[in-house]
Amino acid sequence: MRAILEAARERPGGETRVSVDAQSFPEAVAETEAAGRVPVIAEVKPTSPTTEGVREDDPVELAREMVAGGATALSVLTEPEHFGGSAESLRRIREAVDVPVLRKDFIMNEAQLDVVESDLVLLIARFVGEDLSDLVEAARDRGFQPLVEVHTREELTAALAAGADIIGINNRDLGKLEVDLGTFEELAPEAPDDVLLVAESGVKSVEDARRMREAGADALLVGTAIMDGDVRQNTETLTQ
Ligand SMILES: O=P(O)(O)OC[C@@H](O)[C@@H](O)c1c[nH]c2ccccc12
Repeated sequence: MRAILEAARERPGGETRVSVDAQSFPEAVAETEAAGRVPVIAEVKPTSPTTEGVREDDPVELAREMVAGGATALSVLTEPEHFGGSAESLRRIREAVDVPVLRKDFIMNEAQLDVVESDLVLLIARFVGEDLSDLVEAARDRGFQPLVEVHTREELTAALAAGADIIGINNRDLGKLEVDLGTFEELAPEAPDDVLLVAESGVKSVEDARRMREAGADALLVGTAIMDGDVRQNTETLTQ
């Protein structure tokens, strides 16, 4: 994790400030609910420190399959060194699909928001620390919908204090990389009802999805279980 953060701190930002016309994620979630399906953010993750191998398929093709399988939104890793991502694949994917797209990266400063346009942008409470409020505001000023990721009660409190209204509770401890679905179950009741809650990481089966929904997840963020095998079929199974 230290290597990932060191690389993230060094990565340059954009030269000019972006201004995005974002597609509403809360509306997309409401539409999926109205259709009687489970809102899933499917993640295009060519590789990660906890996965074996790299998927070499065209990321745009994978993204299209996820949308065809019923994904409400997509998450696209743009971290190049450890997750095989790029700003360019996000740009191409966002052009090719009509669902909201989340930029998944380790953003540490305001200029890094200006690298590429997306509908949602991930801000990880653990890593941005005291800058969280400023980054939430800087993201909104550019038109992004910030998704603030938390893993502990303290981080959840900080996210709420920063005015976050879309909060992802990560079941994976980014320090130890261990996954425990109990994390979402423990923290979800602490969030007010008007916050849109996303259960992140470790959802592998329909049972896991049900468990997270019962605990109050408005949406699920799923990477590995979708990327492993037939992407469209996997998305269909988890969104049913
Ligand atoms: O592959 P999984 O267990 O379904 O997890 C997806 C997503 O939650 C995970 O990739 C993730 C959550 N937070 C992150 C922060 C950075 C990189 C990756 C992540």
